[in-house]
Amino acid sequence: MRSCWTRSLPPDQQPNSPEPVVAVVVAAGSGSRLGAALPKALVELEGVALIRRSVEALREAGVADIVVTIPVGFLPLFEAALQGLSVTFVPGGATRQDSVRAGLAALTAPDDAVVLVHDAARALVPAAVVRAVADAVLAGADAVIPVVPVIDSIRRVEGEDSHIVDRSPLRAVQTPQGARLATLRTAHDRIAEEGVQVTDDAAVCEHLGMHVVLVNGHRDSLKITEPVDLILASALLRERTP
Ligand SMILES: Nc1ccn([C@@H]2O[C@H](COP(=O)(O)OP(=O)(O)OP(=O)(O)O)[C@@H](O)[C@H]2O)c(=O)n1
Ligand SMILES: C[C@](O)(CO)[C@H](O)COP(=O)(O)O
Repeated sequence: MRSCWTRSLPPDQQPNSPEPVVAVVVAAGSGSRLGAALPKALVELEGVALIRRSVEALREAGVADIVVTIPVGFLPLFEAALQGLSVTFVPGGATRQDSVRAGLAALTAPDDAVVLVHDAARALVPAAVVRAVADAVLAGADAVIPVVPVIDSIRRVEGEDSHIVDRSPLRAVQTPQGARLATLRTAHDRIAEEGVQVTDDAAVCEHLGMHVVLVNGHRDSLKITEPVDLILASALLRERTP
């Protein structure tokens, strides 16, 4: 059974677009690689929790309803971190994929609403990237993801041996990832029934035969994963502040 805690959206936060864009922000991970005392989404970046920065970035881009998946036992801390922002909290699952599915189930938008799935850990996503993903779905794409070129040399390790991989066609995948709500719900339900685990929502859609459309991501939208990422993100934020 899933529990759900809802607060309604105040009039000043209603979307302007006739086509609603809604979102799931997945924030139920522990952040084991970051190694903080709190779940990663509650960790502060320059005094503001990652989850708050992520929700504010989506709001700035015009996203209406937002469901946030959170780890069990941390509701009061998430409520405090998102004070003044209207979101719906739902308990996350054991994996990111499970958390996305729980979040999608809690959305009350129409089937054809554009839905964006965003990692709380990508707290500095520019509003332009969010809008580019939503616009591509509105323009008719089944599934949309933001990507950036791979800049490191890449090697494939095979036993004791390793081989260089041509990086020129490779892209690193970011969030938010977009689709129509009913499409993404169906895709997640199907892949869960089949017991297949993948690492992102594009792969979930692709598993059902959908074409994935790429838009330009942004380096600022790095996934805060290890302690060094917090240092980098702090520096990026200080650059943004006039
Ligand atoms: N069971 C899970 C696992 C992850 N996430 C969310 O999915 C996003 C991407 O996951 P990642 O950055 O890998 O977070 P963690 O799983 O928390 O990190 P780690 O693997 O270091 O524990 C994060 O915003 C995280 O909170 C989630 O909602 N539910
Ligand atoms: C969705 C994602 O952020 C795209 O890069 C990534 O796949 C999440 O993977 P993780 O293993 O949960 O970090």
